[in-house]
Amino acid sequence: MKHNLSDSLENPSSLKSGDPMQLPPVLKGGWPIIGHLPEFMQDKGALFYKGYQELGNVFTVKIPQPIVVVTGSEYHQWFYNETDKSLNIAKGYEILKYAIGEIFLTASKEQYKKHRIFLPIIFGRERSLGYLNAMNYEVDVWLDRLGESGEMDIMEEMRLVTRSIAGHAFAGANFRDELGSEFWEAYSDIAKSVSIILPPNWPLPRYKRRDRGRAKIRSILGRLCQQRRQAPDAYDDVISLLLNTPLDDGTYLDDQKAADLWLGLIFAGNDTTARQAAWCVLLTLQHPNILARLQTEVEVLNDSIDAMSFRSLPLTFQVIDETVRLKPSADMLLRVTEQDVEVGDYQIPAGWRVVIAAGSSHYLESKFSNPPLFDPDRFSKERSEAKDQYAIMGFGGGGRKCPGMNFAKNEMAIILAKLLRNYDLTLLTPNPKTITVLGGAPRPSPTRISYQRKRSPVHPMQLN
Ligand code: HEM
Repeated sequence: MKHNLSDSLENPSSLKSGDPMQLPPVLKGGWPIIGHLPEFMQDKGALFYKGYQELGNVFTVKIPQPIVVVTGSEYHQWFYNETDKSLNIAKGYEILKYAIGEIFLTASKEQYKKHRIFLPIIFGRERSLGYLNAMNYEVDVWLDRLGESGEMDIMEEMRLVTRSIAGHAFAGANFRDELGSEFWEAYSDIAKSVSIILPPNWPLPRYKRRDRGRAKIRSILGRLCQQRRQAPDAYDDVISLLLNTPLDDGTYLDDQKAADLWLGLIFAGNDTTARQAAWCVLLTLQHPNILARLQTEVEVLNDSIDAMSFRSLPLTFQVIDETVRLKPSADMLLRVTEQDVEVGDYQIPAGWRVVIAAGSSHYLESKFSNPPLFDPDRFSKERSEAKDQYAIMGFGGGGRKCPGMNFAKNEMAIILAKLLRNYDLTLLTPNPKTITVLGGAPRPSPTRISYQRKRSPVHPMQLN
C-alpha cells in the first residue's frame, strides 16, 4: 500500500485518530544483527527501490541502525521544509565533522547562520562570471596536456580537471604554486576516509591519515591566510573574501575557521562534480545517437564558452540533468529526527535517521517514463518530466539546496562541450560497472577511453 503524505497533512482524519501511530514498516529480508547492511553496501539504490515497491513511500531499513526512507516529491518537500526544524541536518552528516570540521552541512544552527552569509557572495553573478574564465582556462590546459591522441581513465581525468578548476576559481590563478601537490595528497586522505558504515573515531589507519591530512591542510591554508592578511590588495579570491567579510555581529573569521570553510567548499564540490562529470562523458559515449546530436550542438561554439553560449547548449544541460537523475553523486540525503515526527501514517521516533534517496525517488514510474532509460530528452521543454522541481533530489532543495549547483553544471557543460568539440572519443571499456565503496555514492569502475584530436590544438586563453 502506498501512503499519501498530502492526504494526512490536509486531512488529519486520515491519520486514524485515536490509534497509536505505527513505526514505519521494516523491509523484510534483513540478516540477524547486521540487518540490510550487506545489500546497502553493495547497492543501496536497489535496496531502496525494493523497499518502495514492497512497502510504499515510507519504510525502514536496518544498517543495522534503523534508517527511514521517504520517497517521492511530496515527501522530498516535507523533508526540505522540516530541515532545521524537526529534522537535524548536522546530526545527519556527523561523520563528515571528523573530516572537515563544523561548517555548512555539519555546523550547528547558530554556526550555520554565520556561514550562510558568504554563500550569496561566493556564488553571486559577478564572481560566477569569473569562475567561467577559470573553467575555460583549466579545461584548455587539460586538453592541451592530453595532446594529439592517447588513452585516459575518465574518473582520474575528471578528478584532475575538477581540482584545477576548483583551485583556480577559489584560490586564484596562482593556485598551483600556492597549494602545491601536497595539498591534494592531504585532501585525498581526507576524502577517502569518509564512510557511512565505520565509526569515524575508531583508531583505524584511514582515520590517522585523515587527521594528518587535516593538520597539513590547515597549515597550508594558514600560510595562505597570512599572505592575504599581509597584502590584502594583492588578492581577490574566496580565501580573502572569507577573511575580509564582516559577520552579522561585526566580527571576522579567524584564519582557522576561514581555512575550514574554504576546505568545506572544495570538499562539497570536488569529488561530487568529478564523479558526475565522469558519468556524463561515459553515458554520452554509450549512447551514439545522443553523442552525434551533442557533437552537432557543440560545433557552433567559440573556443571560450561564456554565459551567452550556454543558451546554444540545451542538449548538453539535458544530458547533465539526466546524469544527475540516473547516477547522482549525492544519492542519499541524511537527517536525524529532533523529536518524534509524524509522516504519512507513521511516527518516527526521536533520534532516528531519515533519508531521501535517488534509488527509489528517481525511478518512480509516476514521474519518469521508462525510468531506467538514459533519455536526456525527458528534460526538454516539450516534455513535462522536468516540471516538478521536487522530483529530483541530486542537488537537494529548500533552504539547504546546493549553492554550487550552477557552478557544477556550468563546469560539466564546459568539460563535455570542449572535449567533444576537440576530440573523437571511443569507449574502450564498453560496460563499466557502478561501484560503491563502504556505502558511498556510485562511481564508475575504471573506464578507459581513447581519444584522437580532430581540430588544431586549443591553447589556454590569456587571463585578463
Ligand atoms: C555535481 C556536483 C554537486 C552535487 C551533486 C552536490 C550536491 C549537493 C547536495 C545534495 C546538497 C544538499 C545536501 C542536503 O540537503 O543534505 C549540497 C549542499 C552543498 N553544496 Fe553541493 N553539490 C555539488 C557541487 C557543489 C559545488 C561545486 C560546491 C561549491 C563549490 C558545492 C557546495 C555545497 C555547499 C556549501 C552545500 C551546503 C549548503 C547549505 O548547507 O546551505 N556543491 N550539495
